[in-house]
Amino acid sequence: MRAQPKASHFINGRYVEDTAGAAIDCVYAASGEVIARLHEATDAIVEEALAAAKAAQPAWAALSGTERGRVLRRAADMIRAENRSLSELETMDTGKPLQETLVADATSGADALEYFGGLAGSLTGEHIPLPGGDWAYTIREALGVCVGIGAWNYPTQIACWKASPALACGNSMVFKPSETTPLSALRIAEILSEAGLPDGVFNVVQGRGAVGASLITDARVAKVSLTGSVPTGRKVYAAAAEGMRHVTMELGGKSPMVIFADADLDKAVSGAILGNFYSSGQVCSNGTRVYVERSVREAFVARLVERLKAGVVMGDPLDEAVTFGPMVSEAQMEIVLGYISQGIAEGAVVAHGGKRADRDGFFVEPTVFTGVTDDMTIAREEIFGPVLSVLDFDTEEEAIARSNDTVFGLAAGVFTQDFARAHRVVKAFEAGTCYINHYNAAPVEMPFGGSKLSGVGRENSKGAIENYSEMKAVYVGMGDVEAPF
Ligand SMILES: NC(=O)c1ccc[n+]([C@@H]2O[C@H](COP(=O)([O-])OP(=O)(O)OC[C@H]3O[C@@H](n4cnc5c(N)ncnc54)[C@H](O)[C@@H]3O)[C@@H](O)[C@H]2O)c1
Ligand SMILES: CCCCC=O
Repeated sequence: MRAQPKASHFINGRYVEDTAGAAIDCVYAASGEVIARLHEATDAIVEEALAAAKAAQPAWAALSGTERGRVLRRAADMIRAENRSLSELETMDTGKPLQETLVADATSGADALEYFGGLAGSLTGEHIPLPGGDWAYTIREALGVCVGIGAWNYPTQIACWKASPALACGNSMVFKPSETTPLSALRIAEILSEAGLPDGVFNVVQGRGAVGASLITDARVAKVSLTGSVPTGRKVYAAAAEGMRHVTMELGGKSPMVIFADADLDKAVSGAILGNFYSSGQVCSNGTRVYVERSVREAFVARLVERLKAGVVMGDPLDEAVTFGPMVSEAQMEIVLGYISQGIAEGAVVAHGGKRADRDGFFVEPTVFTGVTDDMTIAREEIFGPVLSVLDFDTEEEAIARSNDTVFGLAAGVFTQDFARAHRVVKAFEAGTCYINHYNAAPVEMPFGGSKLSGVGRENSKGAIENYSEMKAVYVGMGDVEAPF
């Protein structure tokens, strides 16, 4: 199987190569086979990308929002028309089942381009009347050159969630995908170009952390948007602060899901499956600490295990019948297996799964732990794999306090048929993205992002516009200028 792109980078409307950069091998996670070899950006490539983005931005910002939006919406249509081949590429890049990528990756990217393309024409400032006939107005302005840095779990979606609001506001972007999944952002850049995006407005460079770091501190860069882990977020935020750059930080989590005894148990089990085993558990907002009211805990676990036994089909993720794929890489598989061993060593009980699957590729069985306590490592640290921990609780107050007892604050969910309780509980959650009787839906119309260590700023929704533009305020004096002397 080969998925070799035309070249490693896409700059100024064309593919660019520099084989002097260290090699990046792209591995098909279901087999371990190398399917493409790319090269890290050298200093010359980074310079070319930043120079292109800087040169292209003023003319792009000078177009009307409607003109910019038209390009984004055209790209959205092209992505939808090409959904199958983009989904296959995403599956090869990440190992996620085609059954998932067909509905959750390129389509989510297209939604973002369509949504922000639609908003672009309505981005305006405001008129502010003031005493004595004076007035003020505001002008919404682009920030300039934005840097986007992506994680490996949703490479197409992340590229589009960052590019769409940035470009709608008149910024340009240099995007660095994760070195683990370098392929799909290149095709997104190519599609944007074919849709009429001026050369240099969206550029893709490959590389590991050092390439990302070299982009952030360049004087031409006005904003950095990272999707990644908390440790990386700390470094990127600190580096951006040195130049007082704007940031969006979409980071990790250890989110709670609270299931009350009055919940529709089948819905709650579905929520727990979506929030733990979709994308083989490699989703930032996963609700991996599942607090179940003691009286329904056994019934919940029994139904969950039954559904896993009946529904998990492991195999080649390019086969549409497969529902559960491998970890993205051997390294991620080892991290997840390490956490499973630690859970067992600390006294948690494996109710399902608990080991590497007996097949080629980086597959870990979907794993359910019971007997988990809040102090165990598997209940405190982000695992980023298919490992669900069941914890008991007795009262609403206790469930809320234990849910919030974490440094993270990305997401949280509650399952109950008592809506007064549902709204009370989500109000008390210390998390940026909350769910009632659902989990992990991320429609573009809704803000997405985290509190506490899980992030800064929000992606998607009208709110993202605030994160990719700034207001210039203009005071207009209409009368005399009174001065003290
Ligand atoms: N909140 C969200 O929306 C969201 C979405 C997806 C993933 N994530 C998080 O991402 C993590 C998994 O992804 P990952 O393993 O790719 O994360 P990571 O932090 O290892 O890497 C993220 C990106 O940062 C780059 N990077 C690393 N060091 C850097 C540095 N010093 N300067 C600049 N860039 C640097 C990497 O090359 C990569 O492109 C998880 O913690 C997950 O929760 C968050
Ligand atoms: C539910 C959308 C998830 C994106 C982060 O991993």
